[in-house]
Amino acid sequence: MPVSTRSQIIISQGHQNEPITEQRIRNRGNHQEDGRGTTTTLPLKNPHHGLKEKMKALTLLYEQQKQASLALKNSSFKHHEDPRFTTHPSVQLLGGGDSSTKQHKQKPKPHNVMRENTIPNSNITRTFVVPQPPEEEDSKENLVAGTDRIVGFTCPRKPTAVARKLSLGATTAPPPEVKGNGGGTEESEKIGKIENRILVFVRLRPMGKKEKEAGSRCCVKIVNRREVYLTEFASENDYLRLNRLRGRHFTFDASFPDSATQQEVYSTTTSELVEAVLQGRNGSVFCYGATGAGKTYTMLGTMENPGVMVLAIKDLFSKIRQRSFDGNHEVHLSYLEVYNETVRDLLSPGRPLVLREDKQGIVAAGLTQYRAYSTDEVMALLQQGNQNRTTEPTRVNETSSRSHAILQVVVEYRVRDGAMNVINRVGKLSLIDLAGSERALATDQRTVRSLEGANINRSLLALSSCINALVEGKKHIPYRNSKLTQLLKDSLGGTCNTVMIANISPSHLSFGETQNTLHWADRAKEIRTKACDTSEDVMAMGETETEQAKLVLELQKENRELRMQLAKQQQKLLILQAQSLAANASSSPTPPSATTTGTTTRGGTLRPKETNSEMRSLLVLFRYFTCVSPEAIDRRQVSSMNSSIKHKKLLIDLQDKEVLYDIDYKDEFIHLDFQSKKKGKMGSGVTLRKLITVINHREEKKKSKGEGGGGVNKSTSHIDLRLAVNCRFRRLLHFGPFLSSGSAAWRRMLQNSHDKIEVIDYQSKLLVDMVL
Ligand SMILES: Nc1ncnc2c1ncn2[C@@H]1O[C@H](COP(=O)(O)OP(=O)(O)OP(=O)(O)O)[C@@H](O)[C@H]1O
Repeated sequence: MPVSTRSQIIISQGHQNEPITEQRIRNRGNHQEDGRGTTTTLPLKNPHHGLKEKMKALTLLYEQQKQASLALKNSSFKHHEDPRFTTHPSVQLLGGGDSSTKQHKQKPKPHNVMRENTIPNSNITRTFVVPQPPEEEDSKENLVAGTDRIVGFTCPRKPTAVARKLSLGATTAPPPEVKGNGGGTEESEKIGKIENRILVFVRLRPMGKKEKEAGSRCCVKIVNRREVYLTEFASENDYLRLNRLRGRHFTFDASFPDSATQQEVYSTTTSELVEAVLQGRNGSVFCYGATGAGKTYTMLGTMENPGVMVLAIKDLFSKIRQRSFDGNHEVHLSYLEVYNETVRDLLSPGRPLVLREDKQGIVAAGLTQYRAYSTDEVMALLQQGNQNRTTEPTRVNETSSRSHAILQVVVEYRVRDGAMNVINRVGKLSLIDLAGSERALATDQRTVRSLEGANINRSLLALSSCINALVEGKKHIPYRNSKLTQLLKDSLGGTCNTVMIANISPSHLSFGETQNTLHWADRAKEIRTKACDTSEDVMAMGETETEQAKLVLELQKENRELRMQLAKQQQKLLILQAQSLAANASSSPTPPSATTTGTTTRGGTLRPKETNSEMRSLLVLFRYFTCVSPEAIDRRQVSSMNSSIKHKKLLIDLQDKEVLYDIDYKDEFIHLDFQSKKKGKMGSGVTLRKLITVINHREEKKKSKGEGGGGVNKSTSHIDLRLAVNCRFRRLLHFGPFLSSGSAAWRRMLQNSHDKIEVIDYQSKLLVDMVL
């Protein structure tokens, strides 16, 4: 039997532990009585006694040693300087690696230590601490409840882990101070400088409703800010299991109790990565754990309690806003899932994506990269992506994620330094919500769900293999075993600050999964990532290039100023335009047309050529003004533009009609001209006069019919040029070729008709007309 055999070996070989063992045996011998009242050292005298008896002996031993170790705990606190290593008796017993514990080594070993298989000169030494709850509260859990009894054999913490922590030296962040039980206000303290190893955090979720109904008991204790204690439950009668029961201690960078808030988790685990990303470093955060352990809650959260992804994005944008107003930061976003070993774009779902390796690492070819400008925009994209994500209810979790989701945020910062060099920094933050590992029987449905489960487990197994290979320092890391590990290559073994959040359930029904998660999290602590330097490109320039760059900068500055002026001018112009349109609408029913630009004025302020060139230049100026960026056009301008467009359409209609009239008149003119020539009356003047008579006649006819009509005076001397400009009759100017053929009378008529034409007013109307 293991207990007695061990004891015998120790005694017979006279090992250095002999006094302790002897003492323990003596204790047992002295204090244990068999049923017949005789004092006996049971294990020695009767090495082959029954299991039941053995258990009785163990229970008795447990009670005795509990008292002894409590006393030891109280006394040992006085000797330890560093509270980090005094939180659990197992640590004290092991020495914890600090100097104060050396003194303890010289002292007689405490009674509650029992060495197993302690063979002289052997390296294999398993030390068991007699069931000892980590704290007073734990002892409640370890009491008999119903028919179950917890036998919390506690494995000592791995000396390597402690040694590693102590040896991290200058690059190591000082471990957070242990205050109280399970954190609290100090949860938000920063972990300090990011190390070149994966930082591992554990988060315990609250007990679920279903678990409570199923009579679950809590098997996880967050001892302090770093330590987690896992206890196994078993029935008192389950001797075989009892024999192997083990409680375990784990130490992480931080451990969050079920009361930890999302903000606490974010600020402790991820906020520093966001800062690092802005400095051009890569960062990854991934949640690992069994199905229903709280990974998605931690990563995405709910509307009321947003998770790490949401808080990181908010923080990122607020940090960017604080840093620059010049738009030098560019944020690009992509969101993908790995479902049944296929990679899918969650922002624009379509065909599966192919993974390729290039300079930047593994990339999903064809993945949509969205340029994001604000938190709200990212939130909308995230929501859109999550709707596309595969989630299905399973027996364990009603909204179980059936895929691994990776949100990647790339922040690019480009700026010129004092020496005019272009500095380009690129940082990438990957936020990963892994699907949960699950037992084959943990899901309800078989078929599709079980296939999904198998694939999830396969990829998580591949992840474990990679973790193992990385920890063992193997040359070949089997990233290619799954799509997930390919995508996580950077995060695990690349130049990246990586954070792992291991999510665990408190229920003793999920003990196996929790133990598994804690085991892999513990392994992951050992993974060293490559030094993550800032990814910064500095493009230095020669002297001429510098001057050119200076010039470009000056020009850019000037351009900016001009654009500002332009926007102002454009506004003014549009106001003017609207005013003149209104004035035009009230003064004349038909707006002027550009076709009258050839009009000559006598004594006018502007000659035709001057008028034309000025108008052209005004037009050019206007066109220049209208070249402003679309952003600069405000609503008022847009509405003004719309009204202008309407006006323009009306004008076009009008012009169409006028053209038809022109054709009519032209036909008439040719007809009349032809007739007068036939009758021997030569000259266009005669024809024109006749034509005016015809037009007037028609207009009068229209008037009498009630169709309106401008009307033209019979006397050519009364032809009003303004009218000519503003009414259909101005079309007569089209007859220039005919008129030029010698109608002095016509020319005289135009000259005498109206000297004081309002050129300026007309010009502005014309300008508006042209611009529209
Ligand atoms: N810290 C927490 N506080 C409150 N509720 C939590 C917490 N963590 C998880 N939960 C709840 O537990 C349930 C399961 O969590 P969640 O869906 O995040 O698990 P999961 O690990 O993502 O599971 P799966 O791998 O199947 O997707 C959810 O109802 C969630 O709201």
